[in-house]
Amino acid sequence: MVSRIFNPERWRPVEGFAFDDITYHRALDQGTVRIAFHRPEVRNAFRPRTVDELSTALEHARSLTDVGCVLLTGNGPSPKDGGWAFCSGGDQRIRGKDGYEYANEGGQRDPGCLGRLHILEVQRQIRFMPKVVIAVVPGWAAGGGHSLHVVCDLTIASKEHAAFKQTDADVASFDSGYGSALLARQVGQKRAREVFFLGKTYSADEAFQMGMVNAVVPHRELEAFALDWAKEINAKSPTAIRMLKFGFNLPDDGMVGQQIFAGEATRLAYGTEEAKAGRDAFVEKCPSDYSKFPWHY
Ligand SMILES: CC(C)(COP(=O)(O)OP(=O)(O)OC[C@H]1O[C@@H](n2cnc3c(N)ncnc32)[C@H](O)[C@@H]1OP(=O)(O)O)[C@@H](O)C(=O)NCCC(=O)NCCSC(=O)CCC(=O)c1ccccc1C(=O)O
Repeated sequence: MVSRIFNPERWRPVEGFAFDDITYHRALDQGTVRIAFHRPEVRNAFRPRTVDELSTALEHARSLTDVGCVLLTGNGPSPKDGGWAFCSGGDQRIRGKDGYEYANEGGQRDPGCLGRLHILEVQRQIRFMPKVVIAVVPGWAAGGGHSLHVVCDLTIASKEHAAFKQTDADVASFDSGYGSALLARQVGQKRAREVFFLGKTYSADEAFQMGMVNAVVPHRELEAFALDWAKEINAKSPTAIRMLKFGFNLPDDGMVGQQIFAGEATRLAYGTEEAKAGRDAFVEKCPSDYSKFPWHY
């Protein structure tokens, strides 16, 4: 079983991958993929291998030109106690002095190589992905798992089981990047500081009221609802969605945000006659002549 609320009639596995810690599916009727944490017995905590697999699947999804939406979720329930989770962050059992260790995976550790914190690279993959990433939260979003939902474009939460808790300060970790600063953009400075400084648990309804969840849905309908939203998004203009996402990101991403937005603008400009004239003049070794192109206003 993938997950109790996963409908196998709507998905097929994406071929070519042998993942242990995640599952990766493609919807049968639309351009949407589903990537799910698959460690329900530890509330879908991630270890380095989990992050490697997540990163591989996200890169693959990024390069699928007929896919507009990525659903990021957690499989469940736990076979041990029936609990549900989106993700509970880094696996604390294998945290070392300088990051998360590739424990029990064989081989020698390169002494020059630090432990891994590459979930932050995954955050950037989600942030810079030119498509919409939806966090589909069937249970706990805690610690680094909370940060992942924050960095996703949208969050849909199970009414009965979703719970949001930022435990970073309890375990002496701190996401002082997107996990906190972007959260403050979403819910306001005072609420974001409360989330991190007190580490309280918030229900799906409370998270919705705060502005960090877009929709609260009955648990058994969660994935179907997410697919409905994805289908609506997939019917829109891919260019418009891409430019909107990068435009939303821009003010908070500094010069990298500007670079990404401007890069896409450059790509669009390359399609104009004006750009073609400039390129052709160089290739044909003649002076460029832009006289027929207006100074638009
Ligand atoms: C999520 C809980 C609140 C759920 O509580 P509950 O339902 O009562 O379940 P439990 O009985 O506690 O858990 C069941 C079972 O799962 C194990 N488990 C749960 N979470 C983890 C985990 N993170 N690591 C390892 N194991 C976990 C738990 O031990 C139980 O196992 P048994 O063998 O059955 O006893 C609650 O579980 C909880 O609070 N979990 C810990 C949440 C947490 O503190 N996560 C780590 C936060 S720090 C982090 O994620 C750093 C990584 C990171 O992303 C990062 C790195 C660098 C900069 C920034 C960041 C960033 O935060 O983004």
